[in-house]
Amino acid sequence: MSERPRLTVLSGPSGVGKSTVVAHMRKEHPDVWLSVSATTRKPRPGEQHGVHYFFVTDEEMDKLIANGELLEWAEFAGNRYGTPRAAVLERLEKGEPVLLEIDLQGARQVRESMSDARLVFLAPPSWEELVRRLTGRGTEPPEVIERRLGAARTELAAEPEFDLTLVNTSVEDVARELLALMDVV
Ligand SMILES: Nc1ncnc2c1ncn2[C@@H]1O[C@H](COP(=O)(O)OP(=O)(O)OP(=O)(O)O)[C@@H](O)[C@H]1O
Ligand SMILES: Nc1nc2c(ncn2[C@@H]2O[C@H](COP(=O)(O)O)[C@@H](O)[C@H]2O)c(=O)[nH]1
Repeated sequence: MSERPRLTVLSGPSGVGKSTVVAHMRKEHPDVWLSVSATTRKPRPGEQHGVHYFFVTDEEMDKLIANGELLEWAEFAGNRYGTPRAAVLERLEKGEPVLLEIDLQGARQVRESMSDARLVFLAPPSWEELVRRLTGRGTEPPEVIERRLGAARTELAAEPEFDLTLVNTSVEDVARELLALMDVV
């Protein structure tokens, strides 16, 4: 059996609760390392550069891509997002588990480049509940919500590509299951 910890990828439609689950995991286990992505999206209220994302300009994102500094990247609902490669590889080299929270396109790229990565799909209890969560979060205007729900239909259809699915009915239950998968508990 390999000594190297596996990379865990958490994916699923916008609004399903990925960030909420990860925040709960890290509250219980602050040692869980989550990659901080680069994005061209503007910060939401309360989001901090270097904590929630590295907020970059289009030109900076072009350079990150051109210089091969991203493990994967994708355009999602009008913005670009990418995983800084060096930090992830450094953690894996040190034998520390790594968690990525990324969209379907990114998960597919990771599958290609890191065959031992474990891909976890976070599913909503129902379509209606997903719409309720995304709308209820109140962070996006209606036209952006529509774009994200359009992407969500594609993402939900891709569920069979993942190694396993967790349904986010209870944040606590999903967080516990992910921690166990990552051998943190
Ligand atoms: N199990 C749950 N039950 C009820 N509400 C939930 C649950 N999980 C998350 N939520 C709520 O759903 C909303 C969306 O959650 P969150 O922002 O974590 O989603 P996300 O998948 O990270 O979205 P995005 O991909 O757009 O970043 C939030 O308001 C959050 O409080
Ligand atoms: N392919 C990637 N997708 C990413 C990355 N970081 C975040 N994301 C995903 O983008 C959407 C939208 O995120 P939001 O913060 O604007 O709501 C969501 O599905 C994230 O998981 C990344 O580095 N690469």
